[in-house]
Formats: sequence, C-alpha cells, structure tokens
Amino acid sequence: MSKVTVLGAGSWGTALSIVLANNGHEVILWSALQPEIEMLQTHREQIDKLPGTKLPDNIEITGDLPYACENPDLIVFAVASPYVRSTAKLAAPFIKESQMVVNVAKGIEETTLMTLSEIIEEELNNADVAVLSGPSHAEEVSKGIPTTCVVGAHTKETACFIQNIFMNERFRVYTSPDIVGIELGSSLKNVIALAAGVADGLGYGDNTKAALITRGIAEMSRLGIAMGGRMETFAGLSGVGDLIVTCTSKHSRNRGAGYLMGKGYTMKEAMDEVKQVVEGVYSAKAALGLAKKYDVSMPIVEQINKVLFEDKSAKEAVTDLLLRDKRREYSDLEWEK
Ligand SMILES: NC(=O)c1ccc[n+]([C@@H]2O[C@H](COP(=O)([O-])OP(=O)(O)OC[C@H]3O[C@@H](n4cnc5c(N)ncnc54)[C@H](O)[C@@H]3O)[C@@H](O)[C@H]2O)c1
Ligand SMILES: O=P(O)(O)OC[C@H](O)CO
Repeated sequence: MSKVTVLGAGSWGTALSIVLANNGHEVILWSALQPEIEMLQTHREQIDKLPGTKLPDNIEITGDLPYACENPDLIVFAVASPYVRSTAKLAAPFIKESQMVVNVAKGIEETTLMTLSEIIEEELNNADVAVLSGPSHAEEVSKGIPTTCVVGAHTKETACFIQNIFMNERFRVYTSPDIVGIELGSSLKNVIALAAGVADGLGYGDNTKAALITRGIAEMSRLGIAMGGRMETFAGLSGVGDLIVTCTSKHSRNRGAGYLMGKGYTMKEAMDEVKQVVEGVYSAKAALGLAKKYDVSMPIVEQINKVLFEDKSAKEAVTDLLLRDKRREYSDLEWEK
C-alpha cells in the first residue's frame, strides 16, 4: 500500500482517486476550490461531474496543500492545464527532493509552448516527473469500465512503480520511455476533437469524422516526431487511441464544445455550456505555435484556430481544408519510377 496525493478534484482527479483507493492506497485528494472541497466532504461524491459514484472511505479530502504534499510516495497532478504552473509553484516549498510526480492533465502552455511535465519539472526542483495518458473518460473509469492507459517516465523503475500503483483488473497500464510523444498526443488530440465536434455540429457524417481522425493523427505525429516523439506512440493509446475516444465519445468535453460551435454557439458560449475544462481551446494556439517553430504543416490545427479566434465560419474552414493544395497522402511515400 502506498500514500498517494492527487492535486485537483475535478472529474479526472476524482476518478483516479477512486481507482487508487480501490487498489488499497491511502489517498489524499486536494482541491484549490472551497466549494468543491465542501461538496466532496459533505456528500462523499463529485456530485457535479461524477454523480452516483461514492468516494471510498480511504480518500481524504483537503484544501491544505502543505499537508497534502507531506511525504507521499506519489503526487498526481490532475488540475486543469491553465493551473498546472500555479499549483506546482504553490506546492514547491512543501515537496521533498526527488518526489515522484505523475502528470495526468493534457495541455501545452501557450506563452512558453512547454508541455505540462516540463512545467512541473521547472517549478519543482529535482522532482521525478512522469505522465499518464490514454483513452480514459472519468465517467467510465469511476464506474470501473475497462480502460487502458500508458505511463511515460524517465526511468523504467519509475514507470513500473506508477504502473503498479494504478493497475487493476479494470484499469490496465502500459509503460513507455516516450514522455514527449505521450504528452503531445494527449494535448493535440483535444484540438482535433474540437474540429470533429464542429463537423458533427454542422451535420456532417462518419466519412468526415474518419477523415479528421486519420488526417489528425498524421499532423499530430508529424509535429510529435519533429519534437523527438516516436511514431509508435502516436499509433498507440495516448495517440490514436485517445484521439478516437475524444472524437467519438458522448462524454467528450472537447468534441462537445466543437459540436456546439458547429451549431452556431460562440467559443465562450460553448465552453460555458460544457461546464468542465475544454483543454483544446487552451492548447490550440500553442499547437499552432509549435507547428511554426518546428516548421510542420498542421492544416486542421490552423483552421480550428481561425474558427476559435478569428470568427471564421466552421463551414468555410471545412471547405478550405478540402480544397487545399493537392498532395500525396504521405510525402515520404514515393513512386519507384
Ligand atoms: N475528465 C476526463 O475524463 C479526463 C481524462 C483524462 C485526462 N483529463 C485531463 O485532466 C485534467 C483535468 O480535467 P478534468 O476533467 O478533471 O477537469 P474539470 O473541469 O472537471 O476539473 C478541473 C479541476 O481543476 C481544479 N482547478 C480549477 N481551478 C483551479 C485553480 N485556480 N487552481 C488549482 N486548481 C484548480 C479543480 O479541482 C477543478 O475541479 C485536464 O487536463 C483534462 O484534459 C481529463
Ligand atoms: O474527451 P475529452 O475532451 O473529454 O477529454 C478527456 C480525456 O482526455 C479523454 O481521454
């Protein structure tokens, strides 16, 4: 049995706390939000986001960050991406040398273009920072619906330690050394999912969805490989796996927000309606920034940025994608003669 602290008590932090508690660990679930703390303490349930699932007794809810950071075996970062840096900064004075940390949030910082694990590493001196990602909606994980994820870490020992902490007969965890590939896949898929939602909102069909998923993974992997990630990772759980679930699931926040925009909502109206964090909106500009930095073509990311931030009509964006310059499906596949 280990001591695990989970920072962030939204859908994902709560669902993972339930997995960890059911695995027999002693869990501290911390939130920065007083109403969230009170709701979890009073009802022992994330009523707003995971209604109907009670928290096991071995989850302690707190708003006391120094206490939450007091010597756990593992800290799970599950706050929404815009709060990862501020939370790490606040926690840093209370965190021990070489603390093992796993980031489960998905995003890229707009101002620095850093991944979330890089931010945590920067803020927490000497922490051993890993990532956990994959096709995993909190609504299903909290109910014990079979789910698979992958943990990426700097060493095999850390990856296996975290794998053992999370894994059970309903939650299978693989390991990988490809941290950058995992984090880029998990962040970029949210941007593509917005586009898939827009297509649904416009009333387009399965052909359009399949096109966005397939061409989406092509552009995600082009950027990811340019940044040092591995193609295998983009073909894996945190790449195409997460992209499929996000672009198709009724639970998806990003697809849901895109759907509303396809129906004519503004970005702000769509985000308010979804009520939970729509990470693709926060990562879209950063994805475009990385595409420019690494000189990689990302046409879907480009068009979704125009819809989100330049008031371009969604219909026009789809037409512009379809009528781009003619090209080969994969530029490195050449005819022999
Ligand atoms: N929900 C899922 O199914 C799921 C699955 C995998 C990964 N994720 C990722 O996990 C992260 C969290 O997602 P979520 O669905 O739990 O979001 P959410 O909207 O349900 O919750 C976000 C949480 O962030 C925390 N927060 C809000 N404001 C804060 C502040 N000022 N300072 C510190 N913390 C603050 C709160 O605990 C809040 O509940 C996201 O990056 C998301 O992409 C979510
Ligand atoms: O599908 P979303 O947009 O709710 O994102 C949640 C998770 O990242 C799915 O793995």
